[in-house]
Amino acid sequence: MPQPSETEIQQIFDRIAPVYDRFNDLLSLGQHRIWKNMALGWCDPQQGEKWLDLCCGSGDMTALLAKRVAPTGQVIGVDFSTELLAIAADKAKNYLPKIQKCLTWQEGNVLDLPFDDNSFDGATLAYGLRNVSNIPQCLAELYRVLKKGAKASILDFHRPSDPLMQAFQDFYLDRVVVPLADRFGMTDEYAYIAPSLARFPIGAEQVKLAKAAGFDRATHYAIANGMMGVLVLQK
Ligand SMILES: C/C(=C\Cc1cc(O)c2ccccc2c1O)CCC[C@H](C)CCC[C@H](C)CCCC(C)C
Ligand SMILES: C[S@@+](CC[C@H](N)C(=O)[O-])C[C@H]1O[C@@H](n2cnc3c(N)ncnc32)[C@H](O)[C@@H]1O
Repeated sequence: MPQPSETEIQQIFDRIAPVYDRFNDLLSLGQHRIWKNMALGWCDPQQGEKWLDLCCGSGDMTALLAKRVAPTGQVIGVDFSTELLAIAADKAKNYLPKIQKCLTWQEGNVLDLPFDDNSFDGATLAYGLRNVSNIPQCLAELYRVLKKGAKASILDFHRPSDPLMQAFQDFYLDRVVVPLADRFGMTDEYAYIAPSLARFPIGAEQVKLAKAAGFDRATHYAIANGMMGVLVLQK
């Protein structure tokens, strides 16, 4: 399956927006929330800081960041899916006022960020790097907008090195995830995950790409028995 265009990616996420959060909770048995908190632990946002959540989608990670930097900090969530951003903004209406006032939602392309150089104390990118059309350009933009010494955590799927776990991941994606999506008319959208994962650089390759983008430090942590991974960067 060829890599989808940016427009096709945008359309995939606009289409799955109504079921996205529920499917993530159901299909990961709620584990994705643990994985997101692990990613945050490695970049350690502090109260009062200004953070960026790239490919924020429905705003899960954005909200976690806001809880860390509140009440004086700021978090900007950027995504080009209008539908997922609308869900993020709607969910935020239920957050505490001190969290809400830290949050800004911005429609945009993470390959061409509307921010000055050296603007942010840190950044997150959860399940987005595998979906952008140009990984080196995404890492270059991330590097550009971070302040010197700033950290970033990039959470995404990962291909396990263990053949048994590979087989389990293939089985789960093909025989659990896609059939459930099929029942909601989202077969193609969820069938996209497996080929996107097959194309995705493994941890060591992600480290090389991050160093090439200019990051001083880059470490990849495999989690969830190698089925997920967190790339931790420092500028
Ligand atoms: C939050 C998660 C995935 C986000 C996500 C990322 C994408 O690139 C997509 C592309 C197209 C459609 C949807 C998504 C998407 O939701 C991770 C959890 C959800 C996963 C779909 C579930 C897969 C989990 C692991 C392969 C196996 C988990 C084993 C289980 C804990 C027993
Ligand atoms: C799987 S979702 C992740 C959402 C959220 N970070 C989370 O953890 O649930 C991937 C997101 O990346 C966004 N995306 C992909 N390429 C993008 C780009 N070039 N610019 C902005 N957003 C992009 C999609 O619109 C989608 O919302």
